[in-house]
Amino acid sequence: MGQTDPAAQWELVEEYLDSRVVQPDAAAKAIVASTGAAGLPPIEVSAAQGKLLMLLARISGARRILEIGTLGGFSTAWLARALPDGGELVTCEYEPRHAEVARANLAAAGLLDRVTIRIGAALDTLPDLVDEDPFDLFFIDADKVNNPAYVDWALRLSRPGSVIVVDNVVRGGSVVDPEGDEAVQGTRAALDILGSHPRLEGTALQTVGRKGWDGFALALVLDLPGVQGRSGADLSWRYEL
Ligand SMILES: C[S@@+](CC[C@H](N)C(=O)[O-])C[C@H]1O[C@@H](n2cnc3c(N)ncnc32)[C@H](O)[C@@H]1O
Repeated sequence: MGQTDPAAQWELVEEYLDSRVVQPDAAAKAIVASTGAAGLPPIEVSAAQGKLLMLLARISGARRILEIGTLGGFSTAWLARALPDGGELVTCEYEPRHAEVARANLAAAGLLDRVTIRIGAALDTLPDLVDEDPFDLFFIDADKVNNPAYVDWALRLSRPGSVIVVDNVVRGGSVVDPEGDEAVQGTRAALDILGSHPRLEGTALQTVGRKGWDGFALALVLDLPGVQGRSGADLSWRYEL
């Protein structure tokens, strides 16, 4: 082997796994390339994470997906690919320029027909979704300081059985620092909700790769004892803040 630098080894392993298992196709690679060419920062999920999101959506049978944090639409595309006919994905993005790049990328990938990009601060646009059908899967990957509010919104917009994924929860290990920056504080508060809310069963995993040491959290929305499931327009089971 002769390889001693852990970060270099993580990257080699990511390349190996991509080539053997993940196998991102030309459309996925094109989104990363055009996002970089447009000058957006290279902060999209890895191909392996993107494919994990696609598989989670398929495994859970998601028909409606909500993403917070679009960037150039890389994770959006992985998730949108998992949708069955008639499925929908709503993605929230603050930067109009990012939304424009994502729209072009999704159109080129033939996925724009099932995606709605909502431009603006997510905390301003999420309330517009309360009268829509619940979402089956949530991917939270925007400004980390607002992660606890995004988890709360996911609960409000969910149904029993919905899946919530929160990205970047390890942050190079800084998540253990109680005095960490506002992104760490937001992440810690979100993890506390995932670990303690009576309607959530959660876990969190550390990951390494080309982009270093990070991780993601995953939670399942539970039914509350004594609360009946949804029937027609009755949304009374919905979690209230
Ligand atoms: C890490 S990037 C998203 C990466 C994307 N999920 C992917 O993997 O391809 C975070 C995105 O969230 C957006 N963002 C930041 N603050 C936001 C907010 N308050 N509301 C909505 N989007 C926001 C940023 O502009 C950026 O495009």
